[in-house]
Amino acid sequence: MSTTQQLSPYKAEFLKASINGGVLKFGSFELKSKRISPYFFNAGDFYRADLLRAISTAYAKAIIEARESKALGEFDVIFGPAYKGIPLATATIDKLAQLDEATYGQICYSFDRKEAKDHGEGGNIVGAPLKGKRVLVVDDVVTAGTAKREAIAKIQAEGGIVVGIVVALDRMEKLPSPDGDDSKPMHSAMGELRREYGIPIFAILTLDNIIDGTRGLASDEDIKKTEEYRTKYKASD
Ligand SMILES: O=P(O)(O)OC[C@H]1O[C@H](OP(=O)(O)OP(=O)(O)O)[C@H](O)[C@@H]1O
Ligand SMILES: O=C(O)c1cc(=O)[nH]c(=O)[nH]1
Repeated sequence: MSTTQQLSPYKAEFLKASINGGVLKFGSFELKSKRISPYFFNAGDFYRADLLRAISTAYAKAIIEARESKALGEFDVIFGPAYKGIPLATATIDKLAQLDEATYGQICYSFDRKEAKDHGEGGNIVGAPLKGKRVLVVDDVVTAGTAKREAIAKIQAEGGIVVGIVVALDRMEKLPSPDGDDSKPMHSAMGELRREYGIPIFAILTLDNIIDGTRGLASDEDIKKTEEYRTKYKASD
C-alpha cells in the first residue's frame, strides 16, 4: 500500500489540491538554501478561493489534531512569516473558528514586515501584539530552517512565546554542512529546530508523501530526479 493511501483523508485531499492547483511543480528551482531542487512547493500559488480553502482546511485540521493529541499546547496567536506565511495565518484562523468557534473564535493573527516601516504605526509586526502571547508559527515549507529561526527571533524580540510550528511540507532535508560537503550525514532542519527550541514542529505532508502521491501524475523522469534528490539530501534523523 502506498503512503498516499495511508494518509488521513484531509492530508490526501490536500495533496490532491496541491497537484491539481499546480502548487507542486517539477523542474529546476533554486531554494533559499541555494540547493537546486527538481521539485518546488509554492504556497503562493494557493491564490484562488477554492485552493485557499483547501490549504486553510488542511492547516486547521492538522492543528486541531495536534491539540487533541496533546502534541501541541494552547496558543493565542498564529504568526505567518512574510510573505507566503501571511495568507496562511489569516486564512487558518478563520477556518479554525469555522470548525470550532468556542475553542478558536478568539485566536488572532500576526505577521512581520520584511522591511521595518518607519512612518505611520511603524515597526515590523502587523496584527496582534505579541507581548506575553503564546504564538504558533504557520509557514509553507521547512528546508534549512533559516526562515523559521528568523521568525522565532522576531517573535521573541516582541515578547512573544513560540509554542510550535506547523508547515505544509517537510522536505526532509539535511542541514547544509558548514564545510559545504553535502555528502556527509546530517540531521534534519526540523529535528534541529525541535531540539534547539524544545517546541513541537509538524508538517501536513512530507517529501515521501509527495513522491508516492504523484506517481502516475508526474513524469517518470521527474519522479526519478526527485528520488535522487531525496537520496542526496535526506536527513539522517
Ligand atoms: O529556510 P526555511 O525555514 O527552511 O524555509 C524556506 C523558506 O524560504 C521561503 O521563504 P522566503 O523567506 O524566501 O520568503 P517568501 O515567503 O517571501 O517566499 C519559503 O517560503 C520557506 O518559507
Ligand atoms: O527552500 C525553499 O526555499 C523552498 C522550497 C519549496 O519547496 N518551496 C518554497 O516556497 N521554498
